[in-house]
Amino acid sequence: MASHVSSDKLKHIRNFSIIAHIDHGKSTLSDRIIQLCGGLTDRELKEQVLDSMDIERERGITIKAQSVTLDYHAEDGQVYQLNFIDTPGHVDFSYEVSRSLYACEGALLVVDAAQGVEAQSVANCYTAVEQGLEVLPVLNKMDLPQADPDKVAQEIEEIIGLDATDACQVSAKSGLGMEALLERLVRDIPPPKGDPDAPLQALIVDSWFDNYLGVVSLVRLFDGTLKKGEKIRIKSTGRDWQANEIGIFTPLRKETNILRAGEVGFVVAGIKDIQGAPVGDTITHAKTPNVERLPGFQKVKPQVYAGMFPVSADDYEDFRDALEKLALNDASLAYEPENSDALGFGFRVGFLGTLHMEIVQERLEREYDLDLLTTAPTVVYELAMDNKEIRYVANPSKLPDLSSVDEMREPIVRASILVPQEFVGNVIAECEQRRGTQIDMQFLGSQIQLIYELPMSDVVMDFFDRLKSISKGYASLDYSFERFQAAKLVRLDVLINGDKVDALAAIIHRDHAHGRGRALVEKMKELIPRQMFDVAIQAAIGSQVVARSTVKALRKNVTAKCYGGDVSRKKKLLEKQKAGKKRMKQVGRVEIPQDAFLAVLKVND
Ligand SMILES: Nc1nc2c(ncn2[C@@H]2O[C@H](COP(=O)(O)OP(=O)(O)OP(=O)(O)O)[C@@H](O)[C@H]2O)c(=O)[nH]1
Repeated sequence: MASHVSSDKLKHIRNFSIIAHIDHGKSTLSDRIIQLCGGLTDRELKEQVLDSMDIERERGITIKAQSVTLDYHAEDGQVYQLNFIDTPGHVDFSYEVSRSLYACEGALLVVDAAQGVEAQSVANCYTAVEQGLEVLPVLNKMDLPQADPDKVAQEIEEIIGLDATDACQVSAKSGLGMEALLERLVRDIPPPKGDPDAPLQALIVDSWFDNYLGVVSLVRLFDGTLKKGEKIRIKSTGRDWQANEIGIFTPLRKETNILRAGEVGFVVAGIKDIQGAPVGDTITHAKTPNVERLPGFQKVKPQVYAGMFPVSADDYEDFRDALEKLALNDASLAYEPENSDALGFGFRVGFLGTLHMEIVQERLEREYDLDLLTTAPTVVYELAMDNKEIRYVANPSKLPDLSSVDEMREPIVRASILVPQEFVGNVIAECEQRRGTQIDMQFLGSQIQLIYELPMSDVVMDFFDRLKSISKGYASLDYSFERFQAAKLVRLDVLINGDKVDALAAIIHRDHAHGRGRALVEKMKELIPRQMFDVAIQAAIGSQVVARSTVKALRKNVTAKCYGGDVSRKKKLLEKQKAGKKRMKQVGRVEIPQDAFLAVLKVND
């Protein structure tokens, strides 16, 4: 049995993660490994198991770290316990990667042999190497005719610095090369070290809330042995709990009642709130309170904030309850009440990035049946006040009177972009247009690595989508916060029929204010549906109006222009109108749709 490993069998444990860029085949490869180790029947394999949340499956991205314990019967006749810890692939969730890696001795670097190396995996690979992991390069999708293993192996060597001369060549889809890969894995990834008789020292790799069990924590034991019924202590809170359930994921949850040094598994201890078992924390026994804390993970800070408001004010309470429940499972989600003149009561919610924001909004709407309106996301600005106080503002409408502000500073990121040579001109132009400063440029095989410092506000919004579109999908991006830097920033207000709408305000660079103001009112003119009266849209900086346009009044019958003939078209139009209604908010006399609140994201000057 995988779980009944005695101390001398540490050498038969392999803890590993997979590092891969989105779409390079991590989920397919993990399913294939699970299948080869007998963890799944063919029928179960049809459903990709590791991406367990619906939204993950639909969007085809991995969000929550999960783990699976497998038995591998190797060619040497031995049975190895493979603990595979899944990691998310999107840049918004890179912090989850480092904590998963910390629990492992090795990682497979999966690269699509038809695509080549992408920036995100480079960064994650460096993290793995820094943490002392053995990284095995794996070239996937070898069944594709356009697979070019030699070129990609050379890229891995040049860009990442890993020897890839005899990298495993596999097809996760067809199963080609998979046995050889597993053999390499047990041969090259070292077994964990640890003493099952030493005091318990376990790392919380992940915690999530389960409606029936309460908090479930995924743990990696570095030392000691943990048995069912024992009293455990969470180091950061100093609180003691009884370990009621202990076991592994096969991938299904399976109780084993014991975990030993070197192993990975779960603990349920009646904890009701994920703050009670924070990720990165250390668990020990209540009787050994002096065990040292393992180096924890940084607390993740939200990078972007947006206001979220229920379309119907009656839903406020439900919305608050839903946020509370979501936050139980998502320690990176921060929120506080917000009151907008235009939109009423809602919350200002902090996210890791805009993808995280979309996912949260989607879950709130789908799982909690809420209709929500989201304002344009904004980064956090630092204000040095006249009285030497430092303030942080994540809501344009809360910007204090600028006469009391000594200096406004915006967050700057260091971005690493990998792009094939033919698109490098486009990418440089895009970075320059976004006030980027080039730090470095290097030729690495057939790709070029550009390092830029860029305003975070420009990167978190639509930069990634733009990069993809100007490089035919080839450019890849990784970024991290560098510092706050003084910038000439102003607040751009939007007035609808003369009234300032707080939820539409944005903080932008002064040099861009006029152009962006003009583009914004034009975009909003397209997005605000015609009403029974003229709607004037103005953009202003302070008392100065910088742009204006008007949505002309409408005649009454929206189907009139269908000439009576085409019934299905008429129906469609009415349905569209009905669907559009759902996400509208009455601001004064004017109905403003969700899209118009996000218009500022869609304009460049
Ligand atoms: N031809 C071919 N296609 C593959 C192979 N492995 C994966 N794919 C396909 O590549 C696409 C992406 O694969 P996934 O396994 O979902 O990728 P992923 O890296 O897990 O993506 P995230 O979950 O977003 O991180 C899917 O359409 C797979 O069917 C392979 O070996 N050969």
